[in-house]
Amino acid sequence: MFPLRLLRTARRVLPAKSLSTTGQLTDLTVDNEGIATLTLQRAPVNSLNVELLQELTTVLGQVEKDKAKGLVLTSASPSVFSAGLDITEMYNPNVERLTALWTSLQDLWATLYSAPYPTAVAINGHAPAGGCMMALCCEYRTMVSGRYTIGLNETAVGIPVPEWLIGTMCKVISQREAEVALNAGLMFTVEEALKVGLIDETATDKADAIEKSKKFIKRFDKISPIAHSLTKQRFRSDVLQPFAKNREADLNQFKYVVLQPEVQELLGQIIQKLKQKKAAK
Ligand SMILES: CCCCCCCC/C=C\CC(=O)SCCNC(=O)CCNC(=O)[C@H](O)C(C)(C)COP(=O)(O)OP(=O)(O)OC[C@H]1O[C@@H](n2cnc3c(N)ncnc32)[C@H](O)[C@@H]1OP(=O)(O)O
Repeated sequence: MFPLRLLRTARRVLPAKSLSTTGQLTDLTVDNEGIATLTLQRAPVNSLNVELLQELTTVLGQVEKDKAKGLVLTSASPSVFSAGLDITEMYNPNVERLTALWTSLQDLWATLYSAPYPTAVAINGHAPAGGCMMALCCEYRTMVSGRYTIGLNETAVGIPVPEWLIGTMCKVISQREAEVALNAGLMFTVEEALKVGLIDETATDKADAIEKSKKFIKRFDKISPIAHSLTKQRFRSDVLQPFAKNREADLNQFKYVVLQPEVQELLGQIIQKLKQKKAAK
């Protein structure tokens, strides 16, 4: 059985200041109703390097310890929620750093996916790959309308999608839609994401997305925390349990795949393309 950290007995409503912290790469505030807002702030695109992944997991632990009513995840960037894993961490990597990257991503996924408190995400921009992964971990997703995209495009960057991430996606959209999208690394527009159920609602702007997310969290005001957290655990345990058993194999596969010369070549091309795009702006 996956550890019973989803079991949650009481909510404490703390004054905003008592929980607020600003790390280097994230910002955590708690409003006067006890709802925590965690903002990614690693400019320019919140790409997930080892330090950001670890800071996020630490802050989520703090939110749990301090018994916040729930969590809203968002980003400080005006147009990107998160660009996913930091590609430069995977290109010509130091193997120890690559190991830290993957184990930190595993830790973040497991912590956010099994969070005992209600979770919502205000997606205020692009959310490819690891950005989409964080959104999928939450119980409610709203995305700001605009020319943004969201999806698991891992195959497009040369990396196969792990089973636990396929499982996470299949809990949100149909297996058929997930298979078609993940095999080809397809990204969804905001409208397409709404149509397939990848997001629950659209929002007019970030403030609207945060308001809608908080409204979702407040739905649990009259629900027992134990009833909520145990029911959530039961829905998610078929993805969490095999993951817990296969972490080591998952890490070894990731390292094996990323270190393949053709994957390294593809990652190098993507980095070049991103640089050229920037230069052309
Ligand atoms: C068993 C095997 C297991 C394998 C498991 C895999 C599953 C794991 C889960 C996740 C994997 C990943 O997350 S892979 C990462 C995939 N991410 C992407 O493909 C996104 C690439 N980026 C973009 O498409 C765009 O940047 C954007 C749409 C996110 C934003 O566009 P915008 O125009 O606003 O910004 P720029 O493109 O000009 O970028 C600005 C700046 O940021 C740098 N950048 C962008 N993305 C990344 C990234 N992912 N990592 C590192 N750096 C990134 C870009 O190069 C620019 O840098 P400079 O300012 O220095 O030029």
